[in-house]
Amino acid sequence: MSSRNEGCELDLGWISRVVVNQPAVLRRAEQIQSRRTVKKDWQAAWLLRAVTCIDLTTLSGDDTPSNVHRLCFKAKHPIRDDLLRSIKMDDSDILTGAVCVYPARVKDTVKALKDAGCHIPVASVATGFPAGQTPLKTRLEEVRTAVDDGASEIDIVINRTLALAGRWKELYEEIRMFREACGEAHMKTILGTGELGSLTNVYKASLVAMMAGSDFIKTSTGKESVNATYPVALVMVRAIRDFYWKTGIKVGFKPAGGIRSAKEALVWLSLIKEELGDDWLTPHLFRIGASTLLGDIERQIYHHVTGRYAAHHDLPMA
Ligand SMILES: O=C[C@H](O)COP(=O)(O)O
Repeated sequence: MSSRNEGCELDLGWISRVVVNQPAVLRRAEQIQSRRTVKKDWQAAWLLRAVTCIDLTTLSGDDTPSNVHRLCFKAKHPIRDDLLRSIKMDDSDILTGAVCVYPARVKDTVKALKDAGCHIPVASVATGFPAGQTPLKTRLEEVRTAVDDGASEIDIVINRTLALAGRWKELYEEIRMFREACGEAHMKTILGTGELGSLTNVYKASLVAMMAGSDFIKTSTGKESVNATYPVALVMVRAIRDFYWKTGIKVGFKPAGGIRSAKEALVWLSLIKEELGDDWLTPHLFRIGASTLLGDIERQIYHHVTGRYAAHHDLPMA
């Protein structure tokens, strides 16, 4: 991860001046999706880059130590060794960006990765994920517990009630408290954009989260009915760009929720490249939160290497 965002004073004047040109954002989102994608070796290289940016996630009620263990194995071996050998990438130490779990599974995840001799960061969701509707004291305690248990990245979720009511100062103060509770752990702030009502609110919430010291801003929990969309992403990455121009601080971006195909991963990478530039195309500043995307990427790499699509038994861990 890049150096921490210490945050800055809340600038309510900047927030009140925000206006988003929705038709222009929708047009640009359409254009990005309809681009011809990269092909052949370039595609394989981009897909491997996408793998290194995945926060490999399990956030289910039936998560157990054994499925977390399996996920950690996959994070350490995201693509079959022989496939990597075929494209001469077996020495490249391809790992996922992080493993992301509920707070109750952090200890299992830390242990599984440690036993595997692997330094992939453990990310924990917190603050009453996904709704963020538990008392502030409980939400803060949850952050501290996840950090004590070994999480080095905390995905906090904002209080949408404050954002919808335009109570930006209270939102800023809450996020600052979460930032403090994170200690040395990096903080990703989930906006729950599908529940923010407008693109203008998405931009404003992005600014507040960055001013309050978020190291990343993240679109969604994956549990809202609308999760990571390209128009929302454009608004968020432009807020990141404007914040960087004004403060010199680079904040990362994490789309999450419903990103399942290798093709979508390529669109996300090109959106970042075009809007923020190559500096952001690393796991330090870009992550994709996804539970099933890796399987499709591995299938595409298999197809690239062998010329045919994999049967289920070819990639049983996908
Ligand atoms: O933060 C990550 C998301 O919860 C993953 O969502 P997904 O299961 O739709 O990939």
